[in-house]
Amino acid sequence: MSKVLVSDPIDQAGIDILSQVATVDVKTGLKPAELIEIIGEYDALMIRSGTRVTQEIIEAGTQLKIIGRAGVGVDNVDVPAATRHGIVVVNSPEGNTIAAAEHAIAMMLSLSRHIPDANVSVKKGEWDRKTFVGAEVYKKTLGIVGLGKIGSHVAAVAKAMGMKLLGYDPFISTERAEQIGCQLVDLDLLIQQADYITLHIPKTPETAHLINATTLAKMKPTARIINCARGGIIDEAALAEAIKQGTIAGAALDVFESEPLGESDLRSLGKNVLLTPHLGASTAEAQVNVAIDVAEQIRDVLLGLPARSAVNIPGLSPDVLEELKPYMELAETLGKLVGQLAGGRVELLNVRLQGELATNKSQPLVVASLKGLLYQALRERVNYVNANIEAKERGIRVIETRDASVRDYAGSLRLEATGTLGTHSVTGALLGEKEIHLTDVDGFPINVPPSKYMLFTLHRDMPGIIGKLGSLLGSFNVNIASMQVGRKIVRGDAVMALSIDDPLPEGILAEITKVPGIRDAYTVTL
Ligand SMILES: NC(=O)c1ccc[n+]([C@@H]2O[C@H](COP(=O)([O-])OP(=O)(O)OC[C@H]3O[C@@H](n4cnc5c(N)ncnc54)[C@H](O)[C@@H]3O)[C@@H](O)[C@H]2O)c1
Ligand SMILES: O=C(O)CC[C@@H](O)C(=O)O
Repeated sequence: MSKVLVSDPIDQAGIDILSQVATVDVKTGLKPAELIEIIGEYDALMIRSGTRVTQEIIEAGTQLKIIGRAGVGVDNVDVPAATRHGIVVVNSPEGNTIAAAEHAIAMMLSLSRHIPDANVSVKKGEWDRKTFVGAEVYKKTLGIVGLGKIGSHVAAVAKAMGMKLLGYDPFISTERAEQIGCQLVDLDLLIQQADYITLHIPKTPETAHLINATTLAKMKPTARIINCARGGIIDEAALAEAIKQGTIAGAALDVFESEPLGESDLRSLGKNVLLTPHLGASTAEAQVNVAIDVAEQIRDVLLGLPARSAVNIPGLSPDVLEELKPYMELAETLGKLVGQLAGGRVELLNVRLQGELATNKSQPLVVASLKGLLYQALRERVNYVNANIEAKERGIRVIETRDASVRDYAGSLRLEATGTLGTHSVTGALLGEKEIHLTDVDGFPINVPPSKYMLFTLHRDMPGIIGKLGSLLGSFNVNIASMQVGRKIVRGDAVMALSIDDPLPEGILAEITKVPGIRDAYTVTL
């Protein structure tokens, strides 16, 4: 019989499901060393946010087949390490949506009406009605950062309370925002105009310290900010200072840069700061939902069936997967590339399956392309199972075409993305069995393997331009690993593809487009 370790408190409904197929041990509060010592005995590990599943734990889990996160965020699991070890990581993308949205609303109202401090005061025997005069949310502007599942529900509730809604989410369409009842604006405008700001985005390198001393300084002195998403999206030291100085009126935080929250200035800021210990998902209903959702997936995987919300392994049959694997990687890489070339909001993705890929069997490549395209927005939360639905929710239309007559390579894939900033296309193929090559960018033929950091320019093919770009990059200490120019006619338009060793420093793209002859420059991370 399989063995499952449950290392955080999980609702009994989940334990009952696991017990149908496995021996279940519930051992909560284990120290990392204790977990490392015992994890080797188990086939599955079920956690909430309390257990940090590091590479060391994964390496010690020599029998592990699946890690189940009873919740949304998998940022406490080293997903790349799990993938490398062939361990499926599953989550519950929707089980606690309502709980988290309601917690954000509760935080906003509690902060406005000083309910927590007023309660403590009455319980101490006081009757102080002056200190706790509050503010109404009716007719106030709520700025929602992130209009995904939780942000959309917050919008619906806030609208019913008579609030005006502004939304910032570079990855959803204007139509989707209209459906939610939000006016889509840029972050700066939202920050300047909102009376309340609520965050519902993942923590990624782009969103780390999105709210910092500079953004806080632009907010209204009466503004209040709520974070029930992830710690580290707000710079906590800058926030504490902004509240002390009266730059903004208050903050309500459920999540922190480091949890449990240690020494912090935020603790001493009185009734204008509310702090809860990561309670967003802590409702009886959400805990039942996520426990059942994840336990069912663990049970299925232990029985050899696919998981429905795997964040790292496609839910495809092993045979098809084996055959398509190198092309799936190609599709994902091209999706990431074309999404970044097209810029923020993509509205249409045209996927053309060419040569031997022009068959029905290649359909998963469309999903893999979408997964790559959505990676910027969703990181490891987009997977082969949810990529289609996530694209639909963002208003991205997908057109799939097949052209068996294209025979430059055995099989090749062309993606064309149209967004609010224009249209871009990329084509790629495999050299040998599995070496990915980019064979065309925006209609210009090239032949380069993709690398982690790349720079593309659209320029006029003329003497000296390569040298000038090389010197400019050199002056910013950017090391070029390889470079290739693609052109259709001599001294016409051309594309340059450069692999660079490190990410491009801030501000350099603008300098590149000042080089005479260079019309556009794009930097991508693959
Ligand atoms: N406090 C809790 O207990 C609790 C409970 C559940 C979820 N969460 C957290 O809440 C957050 C939102 O969860 P969700 O289920 O709504 O996720 P979701 O994927 O449905 O929505 C996230 C949205 O953020 C957008 N986004 C991504 N990067 C962005 C950026 N740089 N700027 C603006 N928008 C960006 C995406 O386009 C997407 O629409 C996650 O961080 C999740 O981990 C916290
Ligand atoms: O497990 C919890 O209580 C928190 C879950 C929440 O942060 C999530 O991302 O789903």
